[in-house]
Amino acid sequence: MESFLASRSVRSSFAAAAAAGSRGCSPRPSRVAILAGARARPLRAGPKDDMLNATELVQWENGKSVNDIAASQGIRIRRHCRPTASLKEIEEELGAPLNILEKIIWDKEIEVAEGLAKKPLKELIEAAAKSPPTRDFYGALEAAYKRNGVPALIAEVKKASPSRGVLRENFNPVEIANAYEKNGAACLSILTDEKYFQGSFENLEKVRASGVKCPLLCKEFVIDKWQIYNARSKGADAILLIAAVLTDLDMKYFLRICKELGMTALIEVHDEKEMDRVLKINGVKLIGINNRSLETFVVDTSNTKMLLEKHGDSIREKGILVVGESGLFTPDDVAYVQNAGVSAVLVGESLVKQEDPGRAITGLFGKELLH
Ligand SMILES: O=P(O)(O)OC[C@@H](O)[C@@H](O)c1c[nH]c2ccccc12
Repeated sequence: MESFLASRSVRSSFAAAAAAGSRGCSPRPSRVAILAGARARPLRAGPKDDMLNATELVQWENGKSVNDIAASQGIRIRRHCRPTASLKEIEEELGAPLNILEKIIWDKEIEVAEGLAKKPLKELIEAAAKSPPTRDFYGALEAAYKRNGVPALIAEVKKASPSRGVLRENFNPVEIANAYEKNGAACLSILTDEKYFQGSFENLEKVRASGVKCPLLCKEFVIDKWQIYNARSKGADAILLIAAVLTDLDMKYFLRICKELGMTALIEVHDEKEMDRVLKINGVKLIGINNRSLETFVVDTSNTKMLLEKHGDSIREKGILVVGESGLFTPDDVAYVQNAGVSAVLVGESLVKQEDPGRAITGLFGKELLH
């Protein structure tokens, strides 16, 4: 990994992120916020000026807080950037979280800071370098679509969700993953968020170690590069990046890290504004259209159709593969999103809720999928 750290592209991506004021929260963003007169103000005295880091200095110079930068791109989810403050203190500043996604992200900021304190980035970079090479997530989807003539399946190992509660009481991630693979899933998605989805990185590791050959997507709420290295070190081949949460610069930066690690990024969009932003970013190969709003939980499969009617041409021109996500239960649902233009589907609930999640695949597609 030394060569990775030393490589010019990585060093320059770190520099680029700092220079452009990336939203990766600095340790003391509240200091910047007060300087910029922004929404988030400090709870306690900040460091001396000469201790400000590069990101903070640029933000100070630009007069913008991390939330101002995000809002200027149409992002509604705010960061509190204060991992050591109590929820009460955070809410005194920002009010209650506006929706469930914002709540998840506020918790994630604290979780990532705690993770970083336990396992420094350098350690994870080294661990990621030592893990077995990645499997080709994009290639597996492309090949399965060609082979079967129906959208390739990313089958999700999902115990629970904030909108649906517990989906499966007797939850054995390795058994489910094996059943999915045996029944023709092209790739697997492993939820790792513990608090809201009852997932874990342990599940990801266990599935990877179980002999499953499918490429694995780490289904996380990524807000920091630390999480990407963590995912890779635990065997992930792909990672989810959610456009509703990440600024353009964050997405570009994280895409670059994925490329260096040989990982595929699945970039998730839900509305037109997000689709517009993502289509302007170079190097995007895989876009997921989520039929479920992570802010309201409303599921509407016509969302996929509407977005592809408007943007299908430019997506095809760029050779981007589209994944239809969430709320798919029947062969008609799959045919509907296929006709809209997706080449893959991401399915959790309708498979995991059934007694035999492997056999449920045949029910979902109306036919057997071949490997
Ligand atoms: O269980 P469903 O409705 O088949 O959905 C699966 C998947 O699309 C959903 O879990 C999902 C899509 N995007 C996400 C982002 C975070 C957490 C979960 C998700």
